[in-house]
Amino acid sequence: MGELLGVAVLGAGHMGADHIRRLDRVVSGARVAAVADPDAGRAEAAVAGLAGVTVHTDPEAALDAPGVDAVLIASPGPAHEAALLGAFARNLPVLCEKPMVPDSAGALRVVEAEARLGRRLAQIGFMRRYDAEYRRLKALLDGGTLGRPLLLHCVHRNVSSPPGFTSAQLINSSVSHEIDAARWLLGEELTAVTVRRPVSSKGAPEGLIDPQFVLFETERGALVDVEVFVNCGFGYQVRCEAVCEAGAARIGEDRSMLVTAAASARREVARDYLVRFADAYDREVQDWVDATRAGRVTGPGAWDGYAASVVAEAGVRALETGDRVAVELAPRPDLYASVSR
Ligand SMILES: NC(=O)C1=CN([C@@H]2O[C@H](COP(=O)(O)OP(=O)(O)OC[C@H]3O[C@@H](n4cnc5c(N)ncnc54)[C@H](O)[C@@H]3O)[C@@H](O)[C@H]2O)C=CC1
Ligand SMILES: O=C1[C@@H](O)[C@H](O)[C@@H](O)[C@H](O)[C@H]1O
Repeated sequence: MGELLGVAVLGAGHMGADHIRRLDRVVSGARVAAVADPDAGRAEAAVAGLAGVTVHTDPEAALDAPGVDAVLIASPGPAHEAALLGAFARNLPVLCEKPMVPDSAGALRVVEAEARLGRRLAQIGFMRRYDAEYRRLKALLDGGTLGRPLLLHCVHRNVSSPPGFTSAQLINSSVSHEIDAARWLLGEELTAVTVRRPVSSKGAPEGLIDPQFVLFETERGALVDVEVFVNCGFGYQVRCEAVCEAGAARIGEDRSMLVTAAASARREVARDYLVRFADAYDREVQDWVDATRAGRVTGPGAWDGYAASVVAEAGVRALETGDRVAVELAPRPDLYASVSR
């Protein structure tokens, strides 16, 4: 490794371009060494003005490029398995955007490959663990003053969904964040899932089941409900209320500015995740760079990514069948804690 951690970024779309900007201008200790995107024009545009970056259309070529010490995967979910296995084969530490691998069989292959290496290389991009409000809630719950958590009520609203977004993606892309946040906040696995379909919004694309109401059960018998509504049209809203035996705590409502004018007050609402979670992404990538330079992996890992994929897959089955679907996890390799903290 040179003075700076050289990062290959795979995928130069919304998240990839934002992470390239972050690596270049926000975090310390790293530089973009290579970028890969099958759309060469997009890759070129994302690194315009940056010195010492090689541009590729083949992700494998980016992994082999000069000066690459680590990988940030921001390609679409179905491309993640090949990218993770390619990084493992080269012993490169990775930060991989969620979902780690959308299908659970592929996610398990990643866990098994890392377990064979005998050391953790992958961190998964569940950035809510780095959000200041989520961290305060986690510290409060861990502190125990509110007693045992009984319920989590969650809201996840997007203004609109990207073109081609499917009813399954409401669960395996959007709710994947609540799946990880619930496991992390409660420190236990989710064991079963039921999905109900309210009447779909007229604002949703034809055929998309939006909103959805998802109910998870946990090992210790808590319940986690999630309203997911990805074409709400009015703002990006992520909320979570923990109801415990001796009190309740809610996050997600005080991030915005209150503007008072003309004898009325209005609160501004973020338009998307890049605004709402900007600080969390910054902290996530800085922590990853610092840990990687120190030869460690500290954030959510491959087991967390795998568990989220299994739960999401059960959720998609629950959506399709209307049944309550149990979550079946494979035996956990010794390399991993049950839920990484
Ligand atoms: N943590 C978060 O809050 C968010 C995470 N994401 C995740 O980030 C990833 C990327 O999402 P977006 O940037 O929104 O998608 P996007 O569609 O804007 O960009 C994906 C880019 O990857 C490129 N690509 C396709 N196959 C590739 C391959 N094999 N290797 C390298 N590049 C490839 C595409 O040409 C495109 O430029 C997804 O896993 C998504 O779930 C997305 C939005 C927010
Ligand atoms: O990860 C994300 C997107 O992929 C997903 O589509 C959105 O619903 C989430 O809010 C965002 O954080």
